[in-house]
Amino acid sequence: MSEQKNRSPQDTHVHGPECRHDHGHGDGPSLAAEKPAAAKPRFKDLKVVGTKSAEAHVHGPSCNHDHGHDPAHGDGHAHEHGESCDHDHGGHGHHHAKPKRVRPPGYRAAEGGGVALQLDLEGALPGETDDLGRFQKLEAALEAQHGVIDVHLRRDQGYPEICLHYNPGLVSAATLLATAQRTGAQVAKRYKGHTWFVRGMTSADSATAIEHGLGKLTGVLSANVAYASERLVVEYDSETVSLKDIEAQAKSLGYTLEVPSHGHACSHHAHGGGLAPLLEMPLVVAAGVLLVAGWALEHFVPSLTWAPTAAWALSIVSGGFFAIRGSVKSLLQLRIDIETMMVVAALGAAVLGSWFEGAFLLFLFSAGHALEHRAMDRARRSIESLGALRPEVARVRRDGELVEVPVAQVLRGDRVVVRPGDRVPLDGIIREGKSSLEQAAITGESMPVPKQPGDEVFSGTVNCEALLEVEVTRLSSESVLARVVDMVAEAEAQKGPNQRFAQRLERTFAPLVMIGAVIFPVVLVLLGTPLEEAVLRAVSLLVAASPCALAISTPSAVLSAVAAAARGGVLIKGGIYLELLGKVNAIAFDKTGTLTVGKPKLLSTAPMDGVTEEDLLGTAASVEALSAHPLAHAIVEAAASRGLKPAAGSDMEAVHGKGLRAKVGDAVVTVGNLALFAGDTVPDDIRARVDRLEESGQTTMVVRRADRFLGVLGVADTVRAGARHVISTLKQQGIARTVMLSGDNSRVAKSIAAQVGLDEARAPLMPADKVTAVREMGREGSVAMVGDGVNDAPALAAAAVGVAMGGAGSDAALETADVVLMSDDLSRLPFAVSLARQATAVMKQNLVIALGVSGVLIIATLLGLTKISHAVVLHEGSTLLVVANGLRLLALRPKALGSTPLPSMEIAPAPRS
Ligand SMILES: Nc1ncnc2c1ncn2[C@@H]1O[C@H](COP(=O)(O)OP(=O)(O)OP(=O)(O)O)[C@@H](O)[C@H]1O
Ligand SMILES: [Zn+2]
Repeated sequence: MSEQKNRSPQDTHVHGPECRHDHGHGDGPSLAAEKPAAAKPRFKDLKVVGTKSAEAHVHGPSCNHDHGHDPAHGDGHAHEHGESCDHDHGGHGHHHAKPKRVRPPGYRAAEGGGVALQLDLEGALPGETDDLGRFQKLEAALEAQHGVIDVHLRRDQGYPEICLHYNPGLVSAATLLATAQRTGAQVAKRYKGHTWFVRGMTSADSATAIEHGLGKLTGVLSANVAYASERLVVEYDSETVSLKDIEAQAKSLGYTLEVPSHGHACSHHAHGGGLAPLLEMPLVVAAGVLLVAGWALEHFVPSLTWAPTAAWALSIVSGGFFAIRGSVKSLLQLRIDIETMMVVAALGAAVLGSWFEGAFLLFLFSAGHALEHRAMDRARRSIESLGALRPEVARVRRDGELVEVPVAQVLRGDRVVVRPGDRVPLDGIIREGKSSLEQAAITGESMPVPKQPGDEVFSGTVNCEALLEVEVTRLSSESVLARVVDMVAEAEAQKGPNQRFAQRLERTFAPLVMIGAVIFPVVLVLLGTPLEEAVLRAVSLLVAASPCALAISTPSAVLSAVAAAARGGVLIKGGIYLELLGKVNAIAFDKTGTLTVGKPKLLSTAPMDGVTEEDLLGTAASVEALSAHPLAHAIVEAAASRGLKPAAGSDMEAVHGKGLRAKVGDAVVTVGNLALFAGDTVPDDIRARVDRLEESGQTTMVVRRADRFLGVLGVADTVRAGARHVISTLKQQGIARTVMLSGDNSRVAKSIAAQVGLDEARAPLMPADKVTAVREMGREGSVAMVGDGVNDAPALAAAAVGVAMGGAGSDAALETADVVLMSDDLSRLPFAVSLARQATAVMKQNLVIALGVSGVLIIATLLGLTKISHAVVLHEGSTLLVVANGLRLLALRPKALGSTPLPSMEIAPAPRS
């Protein structure tokens, strides 16, 4: 957090370590909110998470921790290593994917004996744990160490660990630790990420060209282009290559890289940069007019034999202007792309005297492209329009006066005044005034939300009623909206299997087609076809096989889907998550704050004989005041509302999933569930009270001061309005399995599960058990885990797709999840699922259309059944069809929007069994 705060407004570095929050990571599944400082292990306390000797098989029990894993799990571990490859659809090893989805390339089954040592990845490699390139460097350094047998990543604890298998006879743990520390520090400083805008991309295969061209640069670990939103995300070794080098390399490829300003990322522009967008359409029109003119001259003024040819030649120049320019550029780099093919085809036709065909080809090609660009611009603008909702200036109170200041110059702590009707310029907290705010820009909901002093407001939302004075808490570049716009724009760069498939095909396609176009006419001529016809058919083959439609098939779908989702209040952080979410058939839910409102209230106090209610509640409140757990809130609030003034506690120690301990005066007070007192003798009176409260559906907390049990407190939460409806909708959508994972007692969990209509409730689970449960479910299908991103970050990470709710109000949710429901509204989940499914379906349809049309055309051309003009029409037609099909997704809206919320249900007693 502190790193985040220190960022200057000019700092546009997007993927560096400073962009990470420290929520939810840390030395084990932790209640991050309770220990913000300890959550991110600093380098010096790099800690050994576990060491065990492993005799027979290194991947057997050696890798198990003592968290109650099944001992008969020997091959289970090997399976887990394998399991992590389930999501690896090849090819994205280097590409900014999370290690959890990728089998580390360095992984190999170690043979023979050895000892396994586990290091917390966050500790060993501070910064981005998601970045496989950095891990590989560390891995290489560790593997080079004498005595090391194997190094790999493990995630079965819910947080990444480096698992080091070594021969203790050859190297000591201390040496390994030292090596890990040294290299980790180097790697952390050296390997960085950066995002640019790319100018000058003319067609979707430019993306492939850039990725390829930059990938060749030494020191570049990965380069990913989001074609549709024109972003380039590069991971690089800062000691080998500089940002300038990368920019220069891109320049030599013919593209300009610009540093995006946060959130204003998509300042308006169009493809090609400069004049291109303005000239594109007029040139197409001119080419068309000249084409017709040539035809008219040929028919009506046959005496002027040179005139039609001249008109068509001009048409070629005009229609092919950008294509010729582009292909010269790529030929200079010895690269062949679609434009090159088209230009070669057209010129080939012309040289052979078929001027009309040549002109017609380039006219159709350029018309198709111009339309495609327009369509993609529309999708792009829908992302821009998100960012455009942020005002440019803020009215800031300075020295008692109101001055208008550009938002980029407003600092944290400044007071800004927001008039009714204005959009909020920066994120902050209301200090004065009460109003309602329409937050559609962030959450997609159009109903205004009432807010009062102390509440958070977001840049881009509209103040509906009264004057507000807001204390700025985030710089303009860090606002929720700015980050969302950035994440949406970069989503396409995190490519899913369909995207990768299209790209790989395209990359192999183009050269093959060129080779075919050379061999094919030669064969034809040898078989006795006249040269001219042979060349024309070769040209037709070029057209038929050039992968235009393939190149645009997935970007159009991903961009549209991600933009539509963002407008509906759902942030999808990558094409890969879109595809994974589309495949999900089981969903696990956290309970508190997800299925319930997350604001539990104290219902019962059950003091022991001789203890007053005040003493019981007050003592518990002294301790709970130190905790950020929702249960703690209930206690503290209840104590305050009864006018109690609890003594201050100190030295708090949270026991995850069980409760907490702290000192109050001289005595240690312990508050938590029975599991927390597992080693002690608990009086029967206490057990009876716990039983009674649990039976009535309450969450119980036992309170003990020193050795004396004071009593039991009972708390209950409210089920979310509409949760039941959401679950039944998900079931209608075909989600086969819905499970609740709860840390609460099983009676409460079962009662709530029954009320909302879940298939199963698993409770009580420790945070690590939630991870195990998600993994188990993952073996049977593709699982999404839905939670708040704070307490359940490890479980979110363990699922194929981690979905967090309430992203607008919680940095943890925004940063840790793969998919974020911006509002605190569970009904966005079915929307996200159906959108993801449709997007995946559209991608598949597009691939079929693109490959189908190409395939048919190629065969027809080889058999001599088609003319160039047919080939061009079908080819451009399929390209436009694919784009239009993708853009269809832009129109998708959440269904339940604006419907009246159902009343909340109180939790009913659990059914007795
Ligand atoms: N601050 C606390 N004070 C008292 N008891 C606590 C506290 N934190 C946790 N507990 C006990 O541990 C149990 C599990 O807590 P945990 O945080 O794992 O689950 P939860 O978030 O409350 O519920 P869920 O997992 O269903 O969302 C609680 O039900 C409670 O009994
Ligand atoms: Zn291992």
